Amino acid sequence: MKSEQLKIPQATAKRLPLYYRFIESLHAAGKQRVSSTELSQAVKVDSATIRRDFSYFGALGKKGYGYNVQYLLSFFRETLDQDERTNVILVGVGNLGTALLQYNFSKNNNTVITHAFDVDEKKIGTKVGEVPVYNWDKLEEIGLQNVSIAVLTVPASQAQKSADRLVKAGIEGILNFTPVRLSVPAHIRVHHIDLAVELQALVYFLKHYPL
Ligand SMILES: NC(=O)c1ccc[n+]([C@@H]2O[C@H](COP(=O)([O-])OP(=O)(O)OC[C@H]3O[C@@H](n4cnc5c(N)ncnc54)[C@H](O)[C@@H]3O)[C@@H](O)[C@H]2O)c1
Repeated sequence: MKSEQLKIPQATAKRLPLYYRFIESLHAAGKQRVSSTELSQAVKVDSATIRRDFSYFGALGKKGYGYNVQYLLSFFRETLDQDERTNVILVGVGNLGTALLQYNFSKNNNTVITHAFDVDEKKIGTKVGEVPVYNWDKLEEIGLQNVSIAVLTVPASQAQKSADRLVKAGIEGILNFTPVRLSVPAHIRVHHIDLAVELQALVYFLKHYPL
């Protein structure tokens, strides 16, 4: 994502893929313009936030007209590097890893899982969907050309040492599905997806902030 270069707030950067997905569907449906209210209802972000987010990229919308869908689409595609393919690896082809490999990410964007790794002899050498499973012990031998992101779906007990090895191999970003809070050098970005925490948060919000 080029948002670092644009110096936009991280919260805005995180919403960009959400906007992009919706704008892409509008474009596919032949829609030519969209208002911030329509956008707001679709992506469930209030329209003032949308206008502020968009203002970081310059005046993209016109009062009473809304936003030009084609313009937004090319703008987001470029900002999110959608014209460039991003190669990703996945480590740990168990229940969760298999489900992620079977989900076709590239249908919606240009992110492709090219390699999967595991230690289980029964899985090494097989394919899940289109993705070949390699021997994790051979990571360095196989090498990671043009790969900067890893999805981590190993058991918790293996998480930290797997992350250490990924960092040594040159990975810059880890999408961590394990419950472990990873320690990594400052230049490595970790995004943590903890379903238990998300569920707990939802329970809390339902109780304390009823809609
Ligand atoms: N299954 C879920 O719904 C779920 C949901 C949220 C989070 N998680 C977390 O995701 C992780 C994986 O969960 P799961 O249910 O898929 O587990 P799993 O036991 O089914 O799969 C783990 C896989 O990792 C492999 N593995 C073990 N050590 C490895 C290593 N050092 N290097 C590479 N591969 C290795 C195993 O052979 C296995 O294939 C866990 O940390 C779990 O807490 C799972």
